[in-house]
Amino acid sequence: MASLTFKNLCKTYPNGFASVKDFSLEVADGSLVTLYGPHGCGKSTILRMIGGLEDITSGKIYLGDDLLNDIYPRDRKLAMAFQNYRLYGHLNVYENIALGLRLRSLPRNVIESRVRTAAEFFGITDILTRKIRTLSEINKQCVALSRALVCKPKVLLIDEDFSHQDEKLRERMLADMIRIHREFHLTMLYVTNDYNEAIRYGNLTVFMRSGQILEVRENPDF
Ligand SMILES: Nc1ncnc2c1ncn2[C@@H]1O[C@H](COP(=O)(O)OP(=O)(O)OP(=O)(O)O)[C@@H](O)[C@H]1O
Repeated sequence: MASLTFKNLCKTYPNGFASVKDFSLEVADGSLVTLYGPHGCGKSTILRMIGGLEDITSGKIYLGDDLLNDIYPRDRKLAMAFQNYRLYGHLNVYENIALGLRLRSLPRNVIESRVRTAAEFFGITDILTRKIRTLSEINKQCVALSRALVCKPKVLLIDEDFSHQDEKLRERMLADMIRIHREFHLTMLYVTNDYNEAIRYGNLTVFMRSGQILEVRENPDF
């Protein structure tokens, strides 16, 4: 089960600033949630706490029945697509996509099959031997998404910074996000500052302001 439950989640930084306040939400397995709100309202902080990149000040996050607070970030069965892709320029596309699988010491044939399946899904099979630094931004984005998916996460987190605000990249990323959701039935969270995107792409949209939930809206047409 890849439902997510947030119970009274709070984040206060050492300088006393509270960026997330009493955030409680139920996200059903297989949802595509858009988190919408103005700059600085705490959206990315929530993604970072789910991913374990940020300590939780108080409150709880559950993935299914598992309390994420107690699980080491690497073992949380989720993938993150964040800013700058975090790809390794000196490695080729195949090696970048395979990296997480190699760290888990999976058999070579399993790694090969997963990398090829992901590459086919994103249409990048013909560039598997190319070095990252020679790729277009769209292809880098595809590599980053492939790398996220090959680990078979239960939850995929996407921050809008991922698309670098470039119109074409963003369109491709949004189209891929929908395809991923349809094909793999993952629970997905997408952070955005764009109202139209938020209501168009989520089956659940969470409106935030100043670290708090203003409204949660379901999209029956999704
Ligand atoms: N280490 C920190 N110490 C103090 N405040 C911080 C720290 N990191 C982030 N903040 C503040 O927390 C608030 C929430 O930041 P966050 O990145 O979650 O907002 P956001 O809604 O994702 O904004 P954006 O749309 O600009 O990415 C911001 O006001 C930010 O300045």
